[in-house]
Amino acid sequence: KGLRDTEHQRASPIPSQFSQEERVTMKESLKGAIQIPTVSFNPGEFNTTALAEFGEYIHKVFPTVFRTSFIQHEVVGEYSHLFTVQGSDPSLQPYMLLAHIDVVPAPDQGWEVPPFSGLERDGFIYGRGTLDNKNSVMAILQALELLLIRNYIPRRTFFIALGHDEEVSGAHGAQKISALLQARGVQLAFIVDEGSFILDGFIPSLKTPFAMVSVSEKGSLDLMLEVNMTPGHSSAPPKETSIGILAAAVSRLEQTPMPNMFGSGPLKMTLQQLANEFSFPANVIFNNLWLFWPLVSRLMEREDITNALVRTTTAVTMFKAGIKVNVIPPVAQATVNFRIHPAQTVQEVLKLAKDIVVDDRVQFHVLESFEPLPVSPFDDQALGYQLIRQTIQSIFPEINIVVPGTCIAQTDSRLYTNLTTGIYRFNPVYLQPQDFRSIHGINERISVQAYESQVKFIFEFIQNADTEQRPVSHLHEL
Ligand SMILES: CC/C=C\C/C=C\C/C=C\C/C=C\C/C=C\C/C=C\CCC(=O)O
Ligand SMILES: N[C@@H](Cc1ccccc1)C(=O)O
Ligand SMILES: [Zn+2]
Ligand SMILES: [Zn+2]
Repeated sequence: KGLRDTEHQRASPIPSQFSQEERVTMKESLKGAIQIPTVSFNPGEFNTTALAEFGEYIHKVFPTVFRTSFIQHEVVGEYSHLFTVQGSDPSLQPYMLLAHIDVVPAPDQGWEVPPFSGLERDGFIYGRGTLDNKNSVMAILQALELLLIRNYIPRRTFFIALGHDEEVSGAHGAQKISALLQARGVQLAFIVDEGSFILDGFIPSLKTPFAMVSVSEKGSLDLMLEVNMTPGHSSAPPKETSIGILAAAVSRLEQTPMPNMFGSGPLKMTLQQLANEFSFPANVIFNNLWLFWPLVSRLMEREDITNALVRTTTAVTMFKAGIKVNVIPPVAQATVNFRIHPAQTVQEVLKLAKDIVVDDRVQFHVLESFEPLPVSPFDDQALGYQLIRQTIQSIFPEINIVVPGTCIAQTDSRLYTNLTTGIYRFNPVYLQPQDFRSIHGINERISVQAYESQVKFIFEFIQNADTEQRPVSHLHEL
């Protein structure tokens, strides 16, 4: 379904036009945010000094947000922030915008500029968090600040939740905010979080960028494998050591991918909605998946990112064993991080893993697990999805295709299923494969222009959420 034949662009009551001075201020504010190293190291291990400083920083750069009478600000779990923007029309169901303040660590090596410098080079702001996810934290508050300065009074109540421990589970931030809102009896029309982008160049035969709004999210299983053996002198070793047994088990897991689930879950929908964007013969192939699915599913497996969309992935991420060169190792441990396809469950993946290892000497310990997320509605009546579509059409008129997708990573939004069934993961930012690799990698950056567009997007989105919603009519193409 293309956008071009749907409703006409509707101008926001307050145009998203910013003065030269405002544009300079907003990019400088983002740079300042990047300079505060709000790193999450491990569960329960954060840079608390930086997190506290970040709280003061947002007060400083968004003064209007904090002094507006109809906005309530609360600190939750010590460092997370919840804003309640009270709308004038209580009959409209509220929604929520999400983002996270914390970032993953960033050692200096490999960066063109230091990761916490926030330096601008050739029109790009560099640094950890410029795409994941201080861009959203700052753009949401910035858009609100600019609306307030223009005396905008929202009709629909909305919440802004800024978690401080997303990168290490969200237990202290998002989870507490979620519980707090539930205790207050809040039910949300929808949530918008990070987790997908305007994708550019991810599918080789597709030249036009398209917006993917993730309507589901993979689950996860952190599995620790352990082998215990009696220690002894290395001069008379047993035939197999704990290390050897564990290494073989881990290798079997790596060599035996989880089943290809192409055809189950939201991916088929994604491809069907994209089909007409391809030229011949790809368009015919994607329009006839019933016939070509074996071909397409094999093609998807070839690249790591598309492979992640068709199956539960298996990543061996930690390995620990051995105590001395001449001691037979008593214990060997490895951790495997599975990212679970939406059409599977934690129990199914655990069973599959055991069936692959088939070695009684290997013990399995489930460290952490989370089921994949249900698919949020994306039909014509789905308010959140349609508002995102509508705002994309206005801010990025060159994008004429918006498709529902699956987020291959995990987001804070997964902790809010108690408040809504409409969870949409979308950042209004162009992303190319090299940018994707910069997330949690090196030289993470955002262009000044892309950041401005993100602010504009939210500035219009808030207003669009306040306008009367007409049902969207579709003229089917071809
Ligand atoms: C043909 C199928 C359609 C599309 C395929 C292409 C690519 C799609 C998949 C993923 C790439 C895009 C975005 C990414 C995922 C994760 C990043 C965002 C948030 C992560 C959460 C975090 O670590 O804080
Ligand atoms: N969002 C991050 C961190 C995370 C991992 C696992 C659970 C929760 C959060 C990821 O998907 O890798
Ligand atoms: Zn991240
Ligand atoms: Zn993130």
